[in-house]
Amino acid sequence: MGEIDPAFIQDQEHRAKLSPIEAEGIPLIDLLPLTTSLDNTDGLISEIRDACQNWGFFQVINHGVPLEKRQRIEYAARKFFALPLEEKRKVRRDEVQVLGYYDTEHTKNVRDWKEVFDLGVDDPIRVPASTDLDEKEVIEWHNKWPEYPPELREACEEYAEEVSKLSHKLLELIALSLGLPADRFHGFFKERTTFIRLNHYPPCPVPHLALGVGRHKDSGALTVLAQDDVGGLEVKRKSDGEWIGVKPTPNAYIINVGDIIQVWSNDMYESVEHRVMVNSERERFSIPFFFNPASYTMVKPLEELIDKQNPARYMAYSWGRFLATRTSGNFRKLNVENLQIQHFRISDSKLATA
Ligand SMILES: O=C(O)CCC(=O)C(=O)O
Ligand SMILES: [Fe+2]
Repeated sequence: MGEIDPAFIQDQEHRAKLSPIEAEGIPLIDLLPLTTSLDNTDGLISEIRDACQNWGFFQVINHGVPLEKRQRIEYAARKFFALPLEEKRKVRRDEVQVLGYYDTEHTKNVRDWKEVFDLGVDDPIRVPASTDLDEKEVIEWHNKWPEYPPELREACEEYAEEVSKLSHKLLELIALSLGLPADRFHGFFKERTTFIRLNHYPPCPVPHLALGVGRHKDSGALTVLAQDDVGGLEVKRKSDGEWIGVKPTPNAYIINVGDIIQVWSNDMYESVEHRVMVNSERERFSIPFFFNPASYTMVKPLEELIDKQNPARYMAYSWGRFLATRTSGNFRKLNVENLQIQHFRISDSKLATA
């Protein structure tokens, strides 16, 4: 590649350090107690609580997702991304049907060094037709499956089923860790807007200038990420704001709390910024599973977690409208910040006078 498109260049302050900080990584949590007996989970629940409070991120092992299902989707993803661009573009997303292939995502208005394929776990995904609050019309986002590799669809569907089970278990542990009944969140996920993203980060000639994904927080409830052995994911450490690399652990999943859990927990658990470094030698693949509630969910702090001393810090917002706005915002390269939960935050001064 000759000239680099300036759209990829990060501002100085947001560029990656090519020799990142070596530090104690995010917590590694063994889910084995879940498979033996549910009575024996107190230690596990407190590990989850500590990880959510101190990092917003953790890794899990003994998670129950069969390795062969993970390998199958990873292998199919590699085959898909190895296709010529014109083949991949046959399942390209557009402004109305937003699932499928694209290679022009921007995070905070800087282009990401990656290509992706998005698919809904429930097909179709239903979202409000517009961001207008009075609008009742709903549109459907349908999956777009490529002709090749033919096994991609089944590999994704089987994988989705397994990771859904894991996500439910994690959500139960998170509920328990907040002092709530294990099934407290179930009702929000009767219909889902959950989607899987296949990520491919090609080698990049300017890893000191560009990022695979710019700094961001995940806007859904929970993310369950499979990364390969290349590494590159960095998490902003809460204690000092340093970017810490997440070392690949074979067959582990990286879990992070998204904005919705931040709001439900009324800031007890925060959604933490992360980004992806690229490198000039090796391509990298990753598969985030974005576990999201029904589009009609009104997201607001849970009643049980607020009281006079600890009032709600957010106004309720419609998840479907939030998702639709974020998704369409990606097409218009607006010179404004994307929609954030920050926009629904009740200011400290208002809280003080309430
Ligand atoms: O590829 C990764 O490791 C993480 C990707 C990510 O943060 C995202 O797609 O939201
Ligand atoms: Fe992310």
